[in-house]
Amino acid sequence: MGTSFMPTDEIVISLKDVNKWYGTFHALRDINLDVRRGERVVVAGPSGSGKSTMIRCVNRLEEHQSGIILVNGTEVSNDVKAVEKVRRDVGMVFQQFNLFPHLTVLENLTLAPIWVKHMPKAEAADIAMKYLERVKIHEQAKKYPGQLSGGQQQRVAIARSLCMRPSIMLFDEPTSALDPEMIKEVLDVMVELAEEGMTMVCVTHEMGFARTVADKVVFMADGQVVEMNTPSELFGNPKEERTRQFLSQIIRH
Ligand SMILES: Nc1ncnc2c1ncn2[C@@H]1O[C@H](COP(=O)(O)OP(=O)(O)OP(=O)(O)O)[C@@H](O)[C@H]1O
Repeated sequence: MGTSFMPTDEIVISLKDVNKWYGTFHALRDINLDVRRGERVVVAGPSGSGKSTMIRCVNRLEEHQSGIILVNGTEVSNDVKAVEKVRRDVGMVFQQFNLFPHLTVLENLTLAPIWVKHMPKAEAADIAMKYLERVKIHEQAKKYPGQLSGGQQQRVAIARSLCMRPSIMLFDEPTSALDPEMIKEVLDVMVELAEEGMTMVCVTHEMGFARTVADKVVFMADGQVVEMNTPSELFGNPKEERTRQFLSQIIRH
């Protein structure tokens, strides 16, 4: 168990027998996964194993072809209203920060609350400043993304997601594009979120983060969930040969 916060029994993300194909390529094979409220899940596995595809299916950035995905009880489907609801509940942070370069940091944060949630400008700015303070970047509010370091930009991207008050956060390799010295500042923000009880699903190669923060590590290979367990069990006592191979490779390098 990672931090002191205990996840509840309520299942907020559920994948049942989920399959996805890119054309004829079978990218996800019968994925089954439940995430409880407050749970911190790390998804690990070799390149091309389907980790990004799986979490992108959760908020319908990718479409699955069979099986069921439920987010806070809403089925992720072609229904536009359902997808809108899921995207309100789920924040996402990407490897590339995807900030708007022509908007200031503050404007990047207030854009969606004003235009999607119809929040008054002043209120959106207040909330934005609160989250910028939380990620320790409030002094940069008037700058443009290009004037910030990668680590700072990623913290802005996290704050931007939080401004929409999501109940679940998905992270897709949030530190992979960062220089080593900036990785910690982003992981620190994620650890704080975890300590506050945010439900999180993180695709990451940061096994130290997985060890200290995750309640559950999901190991994927070839589009399948090979094994899932607590970090201490999965890293210390892997049951599957495929997991052992992967762990020996990442430990060697
Ligand atoms: N849009 C796409 N069209 C066709 N194939 C795709 C597409 N996106 C991903 N794939 C393929 O699906 C497989 C899974 O990709 P995915 O990005 O989910 O893997 P991953 O485990 O996140 O890898 P990485 O750690 O390298 O990011 C890969 O073989 C990839 O080439």
